[in-house]
Amino acid sequence: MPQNATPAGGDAAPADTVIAFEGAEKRFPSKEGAPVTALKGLDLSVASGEMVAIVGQTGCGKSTAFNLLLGLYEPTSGRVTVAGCNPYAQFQDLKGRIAVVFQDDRLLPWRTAEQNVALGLEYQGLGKSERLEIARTWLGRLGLEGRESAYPHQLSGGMRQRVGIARCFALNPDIILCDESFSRLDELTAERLRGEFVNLVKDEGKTGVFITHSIEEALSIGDRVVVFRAPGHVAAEFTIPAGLESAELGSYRQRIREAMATAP
Ligand SMILES: Nc1ncnc2c1ncn2[C@@H]1O[C@H](COP(=O)(O)OP(=O)(O)OP(=O)(O)O)[C@@H](O)[C@H]1O
Repeated sequence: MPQNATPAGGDAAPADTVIAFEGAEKRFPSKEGAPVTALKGLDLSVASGEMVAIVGQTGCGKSTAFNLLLGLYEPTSGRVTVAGCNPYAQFQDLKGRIAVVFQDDRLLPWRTAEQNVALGLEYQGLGKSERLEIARTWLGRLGLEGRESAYPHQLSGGMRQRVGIARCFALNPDIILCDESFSRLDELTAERLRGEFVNLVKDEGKTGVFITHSIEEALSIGDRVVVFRAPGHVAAEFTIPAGLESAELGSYRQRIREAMATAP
């Protein structure tokens, strides 16, 4: 168990907590003098198997929170833990346990679809035949059977994002982080892919955090929708029951909109 597995304040987090921000604050130096406060008193925990959508207006701190989870920054104060580890100090311990689906597909153009999916497995030390078999299985699950040998430029944007998702699941991570993953796709493709993605996350028992500007996307993806407001803190949270009628969905939509808009 890593040294920082027990949260600050001495209270043990619930046993199934996978991600925790505890009083997390992040300030950036600025040329103008006063530092920019991107996160202030951020408290948020995500349980194992949960899919949390974080929504908020531009500049409210979503990307900063995301980057803290990826261990790209250290919080200025407070604490961030992922699977019991400090993602900044224990970056190596989390290798292979977190996978990210970015806004752009980030595929290597000189590699075929299956070679792109197999890349992370190569870094994990798997043999060629095993990694290609896993890559083909995941491409098949993402509806890309027959496209294994295609290069990224031969695929549509939706297909490329499917390859990116296959690459993510092929690593068999515990945690999947998504940053505006479907925002560059047309509405219908994005809608279809969102549904498939959520089913995969659930079927595979992963824990997910999905960052988005879109209330609709947050509602269709999250078991829980967390509304951020600047400077980066949780303004409101909504647990979204499955199978809501459209009138009930409309009520959640309105409440989320109000929470995003209200002045701090
Ligand atoms: N590296 C940095 N240096 C200085 N200021 C930063 C840095 N990164 C973020 N900020 C500032 O922190 C605040 C939060 O930014 P952040 O990018 O986290 O918001 P966001 O909610 O992700 O915005 P968007 O939705 O537009 O991507 C903003 O005021 C931003 O200008």
